[in-house]
Amino acid sequence: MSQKILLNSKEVNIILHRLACQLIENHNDFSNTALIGLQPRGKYLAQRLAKILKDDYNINNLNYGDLDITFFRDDFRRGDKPLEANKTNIDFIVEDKNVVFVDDVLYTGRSIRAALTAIQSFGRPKHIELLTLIDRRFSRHLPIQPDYRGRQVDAINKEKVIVNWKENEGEDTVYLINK
Ligand SMILES: O=P(O)(O)OC[C@H]1O[C@H](OP(=O)(O)OP(=O)(O)O)[C@H](O)[C@@H]1O
Ligand SMILES: O=c1cc[nH]c(=O)[nH]1
Repeated sequence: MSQKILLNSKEVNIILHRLACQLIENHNDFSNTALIGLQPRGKYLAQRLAKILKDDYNINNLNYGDLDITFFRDDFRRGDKPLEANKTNIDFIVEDKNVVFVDDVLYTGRSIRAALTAIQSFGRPKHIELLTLIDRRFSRHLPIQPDYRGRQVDAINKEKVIVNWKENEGEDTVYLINK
């Protein structure tokens, strides 16, 4: 297996601040916005963005949630081993909110398709956007594109993008590995 670094921690930090600013441009004071991290890996990115918005831009009243999509996946019954679900934590009204889904990698788009179904249990958002740190180009199975992207990456099918976060893996780094 070979691996190469696509983004180091300094580059991740710059991108996170840029994404936070792009969110502010479109969502102003976030009063009618909800930032929703997709479990499990999108949560780290969403929490980091929420922290930047709070600490650097005084956005204190952000509606923040985590959404688990396990039971809404189209491959839910296909795997050999049982899937492990994570927690959904949405303690605000989603009805009529401007929702921003946050995930670390966008590849086929199937996770986001599942998230679009999962969120319906919480109401009818006014509008849903997608923010992703890594957008793997030319690999979509569905007509789903990000509204905010950190970095676009070209990778072939046998390669995988791995996003590590300092809260979980000790450092912010994005790798491309050749399986
Ligand atoms: O666009 P897609 O093809 O759906 O791929 C994107 C998803 O892939 C990764 O999760 P993965 O399914 O590898 O597993 P994990 O969520 O358990 O980390 C990543 O965190 C995204 O959620
Ligand atoms: O490269 C990829 C593809 C899907 N999910 C990931 O986390 N990385």
